[in-house]
Amino acid sequence: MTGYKVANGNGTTNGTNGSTNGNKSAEYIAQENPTMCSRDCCSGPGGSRKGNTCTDKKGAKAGSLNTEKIIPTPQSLLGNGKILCEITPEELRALRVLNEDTYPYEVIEEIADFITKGSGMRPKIGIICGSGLGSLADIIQDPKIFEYEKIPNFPVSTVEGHAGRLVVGTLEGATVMAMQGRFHFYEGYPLAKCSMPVRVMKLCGVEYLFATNAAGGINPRFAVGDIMLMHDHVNMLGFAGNSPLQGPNDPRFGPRFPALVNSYNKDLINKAIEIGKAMGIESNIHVGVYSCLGGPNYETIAELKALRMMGVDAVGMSTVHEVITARHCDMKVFAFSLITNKCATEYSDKKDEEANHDEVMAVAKNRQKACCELVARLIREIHSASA
Ligand SMILES: O=P(O)(O)O[C@H]1O[C@H](CO)[C@@H](O)[C@H]1O
Ligand code: HPA
Repeated sequence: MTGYKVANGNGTTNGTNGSTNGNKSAEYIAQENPTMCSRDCCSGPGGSRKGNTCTDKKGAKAGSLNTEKIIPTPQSLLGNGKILCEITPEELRALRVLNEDTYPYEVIEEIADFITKGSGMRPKIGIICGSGLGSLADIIQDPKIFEYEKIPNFPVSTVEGHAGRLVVGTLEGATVMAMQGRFHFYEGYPLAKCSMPVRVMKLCGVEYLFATNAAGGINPRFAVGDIMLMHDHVNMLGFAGNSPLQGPNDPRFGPRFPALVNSYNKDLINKAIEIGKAMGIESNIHVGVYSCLGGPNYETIAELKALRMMGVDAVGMSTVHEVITARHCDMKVFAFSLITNKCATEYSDKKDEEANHDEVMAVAKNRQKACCELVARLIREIHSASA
């Protein structure tokens, strides 16, 4: 059988069957066919590789390409069976952006232009809907809806309860844009990609980020259905050396070393507490600390105990990297967790103490009315204060 090399972003892997596929592997090199085109001669992002010239490309185009020697990887195909040396420059650029961990300013700007021109609006408030909280976007009036799939260079939602639409319109008089579906690290997206839409929001004109999530309550005082207003976070992925701001810093977004104390706007937290009182749900509103783990598995008892010892009140798999990105570009942040389950912090055989996504979704559905009212009233206050 013919030998092959599959580039994996960290070097190459030899083999005779299967494929070793890394994040950036859109390239493959036939060892025994020097005329086969590799991506480098087609301006791929993998860096220079010896021996690949455009003569290779001509050879490939001329029909000397031996497709049996190609190991197709998800990245090597564009869904239509094309190989890289046949794709157009536009397709190649889109593919490169999708494979990149970071998005250049110009690409974010293009996405923002697509949304502001397509909607004819410059939103001031951005909302990220948590799991099962997509109804926060359903209350937007005169909505212009952008399916993620149709937004150039945008990732797609893969999680149940995250519809995958960007909704632009008005809410309580304010122009808003809402992500009905967020991106999570466990979906396979790097953190910078998970929070890239926050930068899109910024370039659309957004000044306030409202980030919502479904979370497990670790604080024993929290009940299912309660709302925890986030006043701080513990960035567990950051402890492990991962950040949405990793890589070269573009000062047009913000500084290399942003401070994160006071990330959660105190005025907005206080207003939300007042609104909670006015809604008669003050006993269901708490202020606390959220932590994001990588997921997709829920936590072990030992992990939950450790988080509690660290002062964490609620745990999820999102939001923190969005908040970091928002603060980096100087947005005001308001965030809350809907407590969809109580986390067990003692060992037990009871099955009903295990978290599960169906329960998360069901609780979010039950509490969506209160969450929508809280968000709408807070937006009304922000809007009337700025009018
Ligand atoms: O944080 P959101 O997107 O609300 O979703 C939460 O719910 C899912 C687990 O049930 C995880 O994705 C967790 O992060
Ligand atoms: N842990 C992590 N993420 C979650 C949970 C949980 O208990 N509930 C909802 N999202």
